[in-house]
Amino acid sequence: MKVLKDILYKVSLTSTMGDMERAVSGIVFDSRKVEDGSAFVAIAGTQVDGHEFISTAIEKGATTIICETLPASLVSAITYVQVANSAKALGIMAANFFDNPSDQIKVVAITGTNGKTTTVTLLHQLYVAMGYSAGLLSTVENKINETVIPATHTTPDAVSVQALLRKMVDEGCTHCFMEASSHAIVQERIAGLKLAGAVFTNITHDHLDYHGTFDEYIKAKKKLFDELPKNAFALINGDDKRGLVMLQNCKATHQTFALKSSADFKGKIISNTLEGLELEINNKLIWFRMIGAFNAYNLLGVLGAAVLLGEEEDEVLRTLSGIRGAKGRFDRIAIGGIIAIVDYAHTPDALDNVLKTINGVRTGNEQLITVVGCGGNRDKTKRPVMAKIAVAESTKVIFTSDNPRFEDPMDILRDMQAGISLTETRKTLTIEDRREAIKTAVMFSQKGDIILIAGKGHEDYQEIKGVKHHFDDAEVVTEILEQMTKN
Ligand SMILES: CC(=O)N[C@H]1[C@@H](OP(=O)(O)OP(=O)(O)OC[C@H]2O[C@@H](n3ccc(=O)[nH]c3=O)[C@H](O)[C@@H]2O)O[C@H](CO)[C@@H](O)[C@@H]1O[C@H](C)C(=O)N[C@@H](C)C(=O)N[C@H](CCC(=O)O)C(=O)O
Ligand SMILES: Nc1ncnc2c1ncn2[C@@H]1O[C@H](COP(=O)(O)OP(=O)(O)OP(=O)(O)O)[C@@H](O)[C@H]1O
Ligand SMILES: N[C@H](CCC[C@H](N)C(=O)O)C(=O)O
Ligand SMILES: [Mg+2]
Repeated sequence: MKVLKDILYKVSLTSTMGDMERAVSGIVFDSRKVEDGSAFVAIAGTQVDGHEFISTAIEKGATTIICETLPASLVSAITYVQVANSAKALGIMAANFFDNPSDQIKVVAITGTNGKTTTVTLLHQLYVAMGYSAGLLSTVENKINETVIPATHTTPDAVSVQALLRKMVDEGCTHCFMEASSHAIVQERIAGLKLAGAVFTNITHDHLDYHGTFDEYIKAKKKLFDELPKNAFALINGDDKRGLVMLQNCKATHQTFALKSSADFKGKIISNTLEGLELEINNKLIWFRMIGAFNAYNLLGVLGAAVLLGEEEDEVLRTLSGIRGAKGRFDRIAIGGIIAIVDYAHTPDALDNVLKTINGVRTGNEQLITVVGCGGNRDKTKRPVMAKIAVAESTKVIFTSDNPRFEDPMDILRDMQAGISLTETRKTLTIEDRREAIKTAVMFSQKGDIILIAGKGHEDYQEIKGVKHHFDDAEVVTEILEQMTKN
């Protein structure tokens, strides 16, 4: 068991009271998970303030309390540690508790509005294919080599991040590729982590409900780069005008990738079809199985990260050429001459990119029918924008439900409809039931047509009022296409 004062190494302390040599059985930030001998870290959250649960935590067996504000009455047998920032303290404590695994494994964090899962998944697949033992922390799944550990968040909480890294090190992993969501950066879920490098993919409209303004959202991403150590690399998308902002106060080695501007890792799209991408990189022509111009950026980010980690460019390109990427990202299902594409586009930029990619490869008068919704209890301002993009780029659009969470799906759909004009509504239908919406899209389509089902990608559930009901876009559209094209 670890001793409290060792776990607090490098935590900035305001005051302490009680036994600092106390053994700690575990670090817990949720009073409901406290066990005998736990150190309970009280964090002010978005819903409640963890400080309100200090007495409950003590009743459940916590012997150490880490907090920003000391409770009015103190229990004599308990050790109290006052800190300026308990979320940050949690990260550093978790790292110490698990013996600082990031000192023993090269961790690369990817941030950006879109492309994080794609980039980390490609990196993980690349490293495993090149013979390394590697870990992955992503929206879709966490992995230690090929063993899957289900993911609940894009970036796990601070204790889980360190516990997972410990497991990776113990199982011999030399590298870990992880997503750093803006929520996680602000909430200090990655405090205490030593990074070998960080990658910035892009920044566009999302999560304004949480960050308040676009500036605050940019600052959240920038914090990752501000805190990088000197010996790490900072690799940014040079074509994104916020890329250079990320590097403003960054001590790490600055590196760029780009398609349009000059860059350390520069690529050029030679061909872009529904079969894949051909890119020119350093006078070499390479074919990739990834679809869409936006994936050229993801591939360049992957190449850059791997080279900066010490890999040989030619081997990286050769291996990357055969790799498929993450589930639910431009998944193509062709049955009976109809092509369905399941994609996780849930932001305006992602939807625009995916639709433009499809339109770029349409050859004749085939229809493009889009089925799309927006998530509940998330950024409301992206709803009308996504609706407008869908209508502008498709022959027909069916608005439907995504994960309504605790909102009324019809309210979300009304927010979407507000984004389109009366004449544009002629191109649209609103069908709340997602299965019915997909079925209707299939009924409308003829041989050669393309159906885009956007927003949920790999998700195999629909979250309604706190309950996750099984729902898998790819499964549903396959079943309906098979049924309909049989008749
Ligand atoms: C809005 C948000 O990010 N919330 C995250 C946050 O919770 P919170 O601040 O709301 O916590 P809270 O409920 O107010 O509670 C405050 C504190 O009191 C504690 N508590 C609470 C109740 C109790 O009885 N006892 C107790 O001790 C809680 O454990 C917590 O420490 O911290 C929790 C622990 O790390 C996260 O699980 C939780 O994620 C929620 C479930 C969530 O939906 N988050 C999404 C928005 C998210 O994080 N998404 C990003 C990806 C976004 C993207 O890029 O697309 C992700 O990384 O997954
Ligand atoms: N580099 C990119 N630029 C713009 N759009 C992209 C890019 N890469 C992927 N996309 C689009 O965004 C969607 C989400 O991609 P991905 O899952 O890789 O992003 P993410 O950043 O992990 O998202 P999340 O924040 O939800 O975890 C994809 O399904 C695709 O439509
Ligand atoms: N990581 C994103 C995922 C959104 C996926 C979409 N299907 C939705 O439910 O809004 C979020 O939590 O905002
Ligand atoms: Mg992701």
